[in-house]
Amino acid sequence: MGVRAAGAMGLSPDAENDPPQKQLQLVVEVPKHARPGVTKLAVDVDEGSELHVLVPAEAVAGDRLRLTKMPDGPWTCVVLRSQPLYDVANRILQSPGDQCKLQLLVPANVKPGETKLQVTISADEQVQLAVPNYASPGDLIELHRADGEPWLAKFTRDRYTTSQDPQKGLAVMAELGKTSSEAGVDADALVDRLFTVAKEAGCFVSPKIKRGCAPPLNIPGLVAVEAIEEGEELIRVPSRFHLTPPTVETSAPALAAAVQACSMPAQRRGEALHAFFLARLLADAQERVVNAAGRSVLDGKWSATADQKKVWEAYADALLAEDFSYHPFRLAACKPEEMRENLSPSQEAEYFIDMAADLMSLHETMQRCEADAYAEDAEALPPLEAEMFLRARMCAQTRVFQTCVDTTLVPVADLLNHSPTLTPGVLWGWDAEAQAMIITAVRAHSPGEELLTTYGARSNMLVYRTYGFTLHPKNEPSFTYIIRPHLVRPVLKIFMDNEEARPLMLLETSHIDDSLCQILNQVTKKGRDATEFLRLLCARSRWAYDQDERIRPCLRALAKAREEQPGSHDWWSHMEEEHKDLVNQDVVRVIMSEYLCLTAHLEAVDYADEHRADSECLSGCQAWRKSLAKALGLLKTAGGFSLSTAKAESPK
Ligand SMILES: C[S@@+](CC[C@H](N)C(=O)[O-])C[C@H]1O[C@@H](n2cnc3c(N)ncnc32)[C@H](O)[C@@H]1O
Repeated sequence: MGVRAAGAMGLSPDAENDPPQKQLQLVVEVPKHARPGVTKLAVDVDEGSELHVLVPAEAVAGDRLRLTKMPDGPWTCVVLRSQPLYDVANRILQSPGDQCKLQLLVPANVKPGETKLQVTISADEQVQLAVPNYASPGDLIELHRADGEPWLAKFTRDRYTTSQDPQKGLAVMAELGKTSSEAGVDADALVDRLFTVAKEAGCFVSPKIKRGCAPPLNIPGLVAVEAIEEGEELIRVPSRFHLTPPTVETSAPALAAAVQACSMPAQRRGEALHAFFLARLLADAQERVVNAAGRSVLDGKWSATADQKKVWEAYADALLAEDFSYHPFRLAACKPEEMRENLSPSQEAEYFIDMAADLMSLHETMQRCEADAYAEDAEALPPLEAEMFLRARMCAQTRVFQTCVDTTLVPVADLLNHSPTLTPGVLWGWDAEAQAMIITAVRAHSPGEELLTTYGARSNMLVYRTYGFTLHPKNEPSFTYIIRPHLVRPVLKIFMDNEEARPLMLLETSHIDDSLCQILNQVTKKGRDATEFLRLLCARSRWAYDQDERIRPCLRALAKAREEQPGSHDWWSHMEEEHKDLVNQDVVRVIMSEYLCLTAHLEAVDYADEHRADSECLSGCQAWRKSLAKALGLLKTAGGFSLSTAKAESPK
């Protein structure tokens, strides 16, 4: 079907001035919806006569076609480009043995609907391709030709499907904490009791602290009730009261043996055993606190010293109050679609939904392990509700420390909140000699002030994943993005072998993660350009964010901040008045953390290629950028790098 383009057509100045008998020349613009290689334009060339011009395959909307006719000669057509050609000669993968099939990727910096690619097939053959407006960076392009025919291009949009929602988890997750809240459990009183019991058992809890809320967080934590001096010890909890996978093994050896025999990765076994142990303590706590029943698993199938039993039980009682209503695992399980919509274009919702489903299946596995462990016992334990297991696992996720054991729950010490400014007033430390966890004030505190510690310098994306809160973006120490292989499938297909295992790649602006180091080395070993690979991964991943309506105000604000100061990422104070609320939303902070991580990586590869000055890159991650540039340089010159060889020299 032809498109009448008379409105866009005109006689060129040359044509107007030339004598009519000589050369006839017209210039016509390729209309917006024309399909290059398919659409025919009907062009009025003279009164009543029409020329039908096939829009050349290499043209794109906005290009102009110069149509020329010499007297007695045919019409010829030349494409006048509105965008320069983008040479993609070095990105071709020729299918072995097939001279008529080529594969390449839409490059990182193209403008779909505008950019044209020039593909060098051989020394004397080049093909030009227009990037259609539905394409995105990293899409696969297949070039194909039959004998003697011109090359045909196919742009493939890679689609993926999301995983099944955890239907079984929904109701249980929604019920978390319901029984204890309906029973009016008084969390403050239970924490006071935990302090008393812990002190009687040999822990130290300073009389200058109590559970309470204070600005700016205004959520339950630990506050000073009297003036505290710098250097004062506030809490000391000996390791015998810590709940770790090894303490659980000692306390519940039959269960630990059953878990050991179960086909689970080693890391998961410890995690599952730990959560199941706490879950049983929580189930007993619920009976005690809500139903005033005296049941205790520690008096029956499991064992503990009298002091341990008192502390662990008081600890479980105090943990009953939390309902995790804020936590993304629970939000994802209860309303997966809403979670997806809220977090889009981030893929984090899929992670949370998977985690919720995973918790449900881990609970089933653990039930089977427990049945195996105590199959010979005459007195069976009542089945452990999924609710208790989920609560226990989430307590572990949000409260564990790393002492000499990775996953350590420390009663009392885990009541400290994370400093929203990353300037802790108290710090915890593992005293290996005393085998105790010690919390000390690192500055003086006035009465009423909250004692805040640090959970580590992590990006909003990672803090949200683990704890379910975010920091104000001005206090975010670094940015994170996780590349999911299914979203960058064509890039992996071109740069790596198909059969290869496809791990997740963690991008971090505080350091180069081992997952990225490994994959960049693999790509280089295959003789491919690791810098271009990383550029394509990031451009493809960032594409969806650039197209997203909801975060557009944040991206506008970011652009404004960078106009004023190229290294700035201060999007939060450049927001238009009507969109200011976006800055306070956890999900927006997570999305922006990912966006900035991808931007920092795209800038770092340009910096490595000397296409961008350091002063034009995001500031605040300069040392990492230098390391990454060094790593990419080593891949080119030495064929590989390790995390230690990539360390940038510190500035003199
Ligand atoms: C180890 S607990 C801290 C004590 C807890 N607030 C309580 O009442 O028992 C960790 C949880 O506290 C909350 N939290 C800690 N620091 C926070 C912060 N800076 N902003 C918001 N929530 C925070 C989060 O819900 C997190 O999952």
